Amino acid sequence: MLEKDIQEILLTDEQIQEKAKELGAVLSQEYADKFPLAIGILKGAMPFMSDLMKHVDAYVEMDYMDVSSYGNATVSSGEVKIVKDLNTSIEGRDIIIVEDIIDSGKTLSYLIDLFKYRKAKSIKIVTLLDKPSGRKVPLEADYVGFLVPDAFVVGYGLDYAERYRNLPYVGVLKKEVYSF
Ligand SMILES: O=P(O)(O)OC[C@H]1O[C@H](OP(=O)(O)OP(=O)(O)O)[C@H](O)[C@@H]1O
Ligand code: HPA
Ligand SMILES: [Mg+2]
Repeated sequence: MLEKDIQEILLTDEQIQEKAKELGAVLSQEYADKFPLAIGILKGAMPFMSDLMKHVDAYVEMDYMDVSSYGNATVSSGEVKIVKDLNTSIEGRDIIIVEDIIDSGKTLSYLIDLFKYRKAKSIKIVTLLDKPSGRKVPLEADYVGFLVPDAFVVGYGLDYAERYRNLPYVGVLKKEVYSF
C-alpha cells in the first residue's frame, strides 16, 4: 500500500542490516576499553539505533534525545526544537551520536555545540545516511552508512509528515506526494 508513494527503493532491508553489522563491529573496536554513551536522535534514528546497538560488543550506555526541525515540510525550518532532553549527564563522557540522516547539518551542528557546552569528553557521529548536497552548514560524520542523492527519502525511521517511518527500506518519495 505504502509502496505506491515510493518512486525508487535506494536501500533494501538486507543492505541496511548488513551495514548495521559492519558499523557495529567498527564501534566495538573503537570503544572496547571505554564506557561510551550512545545518544539516539528521535524520532528518525530509532530503528537504526536499535539495529546498530545489537552489534556493538562493548559496555555502551544508551539514551535518547527527541529533536525536531522539519515538522511537516521537506526542508529544514532552521529552528531545532528540543522535544525531549537526555536523562543522563554527559560531562566527561565519550558520546556517540546516532542519526538516521545528515542533510542541511543544522540538527547536528546544534547538538554538537550543546554537547560541547555540557562538557562531553569526546563526540563522534554515526549516521546511516548522508546527503552531502543538502548541506547548509559544514558538518562531517565520523561513520557514514550510505550516501544518498539530492532527493527527499523516507523509510526505516525517516518520515514525511510523520508517515513512512515504518517502511523496512529507504526510498525516494514521489514528488506528487508532497508538492501540490
Ligand atoms: O541535517 P538536517 O537538515 O538537520 O536533517 C537531519 C535531521 O532531520 C530529521 O529529523 P526531524 O527534524 O525531521 O525529526 P524526526 O526525526 O522526528 O523526523 C532527521 O531525523 C535528522 O535528525
Ligand atoms: N527525508 C526525511 N527526513 C529528512 C530528510 C529526508 O530526506 N532530510 C532531513 N530530514
Ligand atoms: Mg522528520
